[in-house]
Amino acid sequence: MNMPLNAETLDSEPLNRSQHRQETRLPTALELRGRFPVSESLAWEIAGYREQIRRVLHGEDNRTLIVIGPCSIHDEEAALDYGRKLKALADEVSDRFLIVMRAYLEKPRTTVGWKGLLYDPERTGRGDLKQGLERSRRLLLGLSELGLPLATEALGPFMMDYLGDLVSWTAIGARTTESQIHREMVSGLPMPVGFKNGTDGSIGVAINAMKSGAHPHHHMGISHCGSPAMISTPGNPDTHLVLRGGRGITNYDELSIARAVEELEKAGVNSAVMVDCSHDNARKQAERQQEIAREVMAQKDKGNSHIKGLMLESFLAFGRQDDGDDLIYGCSLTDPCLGWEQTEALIRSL
Ligand SMILES: O=C[C@H](O)[C@H](O)COP(=O)(O)O
Ligand SMILES: C=C(OP(=O)(O)O)C(=O)O
Repeated sequence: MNMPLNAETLDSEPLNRSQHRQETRLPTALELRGRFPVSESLAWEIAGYREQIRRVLHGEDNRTLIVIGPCSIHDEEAALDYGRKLKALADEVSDRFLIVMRAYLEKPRTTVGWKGLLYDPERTGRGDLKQGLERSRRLLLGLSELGLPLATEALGPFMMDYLGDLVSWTAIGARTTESQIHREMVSGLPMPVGFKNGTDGSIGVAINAMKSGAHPHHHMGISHCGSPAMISTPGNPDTHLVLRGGRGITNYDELSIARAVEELEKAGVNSAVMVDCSHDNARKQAERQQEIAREVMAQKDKGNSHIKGLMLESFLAFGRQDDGDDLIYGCSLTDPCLGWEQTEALIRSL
């Protein structure tokens, strides 16, 4: 017999859960941008980087776009050190490569784990978005002032309102490419966006994402002043596919790229392809990125004009480490990265 539902018999656990939810006020996007403003000259520089990336993706500039840098940033000093080295290298090879630094502040997790500087800058597990937003914006400004175009993954649907003016290329990760919320966000972003293939290796979700991202949308959001708002977006024509492998299957070989291009063309979307040399393509073995990058560049040199870019995970020190008291300077806390010497040698060899 069913029990009657009343105050005595009703499970109070869900009610307690909602009572335990806490809300902490954060600055609005306008307030944060006002505290850490972009100068007019920097804004023009960033507009110029976005245009250069667009030109590469649309085949008007033959250089190869390389999105490279740490898997995640946990230490601003190490990120700036890395940025200075990358800037010097980028200038040296700028006739062949358009180098954009990965400045990843939000990490999507398969289950749970540290979610990045923006969410938990002190890595206590308690989170501090106020400090995370401030430190993230200050860092992006510092890196931009080095003269580097920046890339990030847009994960939280409102984060780009706070940081997007400093970003020249954005990724939608494998775990969120299928999300309507992210596709709506892309539709209003002012920079080129790469959609990763799904974690299972499927390309169809990224193609659907490109179609949706190119479309105008109306969606729920927060105005720059912090009020709930209906956001209307025009559609983003500058999206492309990023091949990152999936579930133990790689997709950077000639046949996989040819199949991907065929599907892109059949769907009538941009056939530009970037290969992520890390993640499932490298089976999380950082050193494998070197042979993958060489192999993909060889395909490009042989005439595959759809290959427009590479993504590489690289930091000052090779590999990765677990968080703790005795951290190695410039070594990733998330996925393993190439070290600086390997990175420099690799880019020169390409
Ligand atoms: O790029 C980083 C990771 O691959 C991604 O954030 C997932 O990490 P996880 O599987 O360790 O949670
Ligand atoms: C999380 C990342 O990639 P993916 O979405 O391909 O796993 C990343 O590039 O840091």
